[in-house]
Amino acid sequence: MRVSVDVSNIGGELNAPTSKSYTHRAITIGALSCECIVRKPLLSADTLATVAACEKLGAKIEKVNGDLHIIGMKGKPGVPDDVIDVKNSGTTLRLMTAISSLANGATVLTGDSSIRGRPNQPLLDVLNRLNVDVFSTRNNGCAPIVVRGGLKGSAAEIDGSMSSQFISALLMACPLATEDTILSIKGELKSRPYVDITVEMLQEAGVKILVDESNGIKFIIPANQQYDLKDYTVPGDFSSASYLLAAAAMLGSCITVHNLFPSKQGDSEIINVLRLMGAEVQWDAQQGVVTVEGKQLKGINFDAGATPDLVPTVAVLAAVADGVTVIGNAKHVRYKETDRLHAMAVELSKMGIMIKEEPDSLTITGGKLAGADLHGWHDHRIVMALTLAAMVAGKTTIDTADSVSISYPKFFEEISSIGAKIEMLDE
Ligand SMILES: O=C(O)C1=C[C@@H](OP(=O)(O)O)[C@@H](O)[C@H](O)C1
Ligand SMILES: C=C(OP(=O)(O)O)C(=O)O
Repeated sequence: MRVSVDVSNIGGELNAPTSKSYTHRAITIGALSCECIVRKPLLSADTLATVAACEKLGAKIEKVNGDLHIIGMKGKPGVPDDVIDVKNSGTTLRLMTAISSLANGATVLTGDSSIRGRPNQPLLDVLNRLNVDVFSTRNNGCAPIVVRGGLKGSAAEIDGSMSSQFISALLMACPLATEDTILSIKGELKSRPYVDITVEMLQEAGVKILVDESNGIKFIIPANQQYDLKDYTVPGDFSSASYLLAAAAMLGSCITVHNLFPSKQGDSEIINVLRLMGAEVQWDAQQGVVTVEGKQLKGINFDAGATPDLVPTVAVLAAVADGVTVIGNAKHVRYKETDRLHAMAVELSKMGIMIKEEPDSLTITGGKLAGADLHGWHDHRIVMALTLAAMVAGKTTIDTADSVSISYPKFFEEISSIGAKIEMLDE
C-alpha cells in the first residue's frame, strides 16, 4: 500500500497504543502458566503471531472484549501439529525457538522473507550447549529452524552484541529446564532494557532469576520452576508514541499523549532526546501524560545501544535539526526487519539530507527536507519515521505503508485525526 503525505500541522490529544514487547511476554508467560487474563494487549500482526505460536504449542487463547483469556500449558509445551509461522516477528521467533525446546518432539519455525534473513546463531549455539537438538535448515543460523527438544540447563556464555532477544528467549525457557542454568553475557548487552522487561515479567509470574553484575553480567536460573501469571495489564508503548511526540517536535506543534507511565521500556528515552534537541516536554508520570511543544531543534549525539527502535525516529528528528547529529553504537540496528541504518540513509538522501552511513553509525546534517517518492522497506518503523519527515517536506509518497500493522495498526488513522495530511493511494 502507498500513502501520499503533504505538509501538515498537528495538535490535540491521543492515547499511546499498548506495548508490543510487554504484550509478547504477557502472552508467552501466560501461556506457560495455568490460567491468565492479559488486559489491554496490543493486537497487531506481531503479537498475533505470538498468540498463534502459543496455540500451536498447546495454549487455548480467546479474545474477550479486547482482552486475552489464556488457558495455559502449565510449563509443558506440546509438539505442534504444523509448522509455526512467526510471520514478521523476530521476538516471536526467538522466544518460541527456546520455548519449543521444552517439547517432547520436533518443532519447525519459519517466517516471512525478512525473518528468514535475520540471524539466530548465538541462540542456537547456547541451546545446543544446553542439550537441545536445534539447527537451521540451511545451516546459516536463519529460519526455518528445527527444534527437537531436550532442554536440560547448564552453564553457557552468549555474545550480547547482536540481539537481547536471544537472552530473553533463554530466560523464558530455562526456568522450566530440568537442571539449573547460569547464562553469562560476553561483551556489551545491547538492547538491555528488553531483558529487564523479561526479568520483570517473569518475576511477576513468581519465577526466580538472579542477576549477578559483580563481574560482567550473569543470569542464574534455577530449574524446575512454575509460572503463575494470573492477570496482567499491558502498559503504553513508548516506541510507538515516539512517532507522535517527534511529529510535534519537528512541526513546531503541540501534542499530548496519554497512557505513558514509567516502566522498564528503554524507549522512554525519547523524552530526554526531545528535551536535549530543544523541544519543550512535560511528563506527568503519575497521570501517564506527555506533552510536547516543538521548538527549533538542534543536533545531538545519540547512543543507540539500549534503544535501537528509536533510531528511525531520531534520524528524522536530526534531518530537521540545526547542525549535526551522530547516531552511534548502532550496529545491531542493521539486524531488524531491514537494515535500518542503510534504509534511513537511502531514504533521507532522497529528501536532500546529507547523511553519512558507517558500520555502526549515522551522521546526519540537518537541512531542508524535499518531497520525494520513498520506499518503506516493508518495515513499520521506517514507514512511520518517514511519514514524519514527509509531514514537514510535503508532496511525498511512501510505499509498503501497510507494514504499520506490525506494531501500530491505527497509526495513519490516529495521526490523521490530529491533523496529518495523509491519503491512502492504493491497496
Ligand atoms: O525483546 C523485544 O521485545 C525487542 C527487542 C529489541 O530487539 P534486539 O534485542 O534484537 O535489539 C527490539 O528491536 C525489538 O523491537 C523488540
Ligand atoms: C525489530 C522489531 O521487532 P522484532 O525484532 O520483534 O521483529 C521492532 O519492533 O522494531
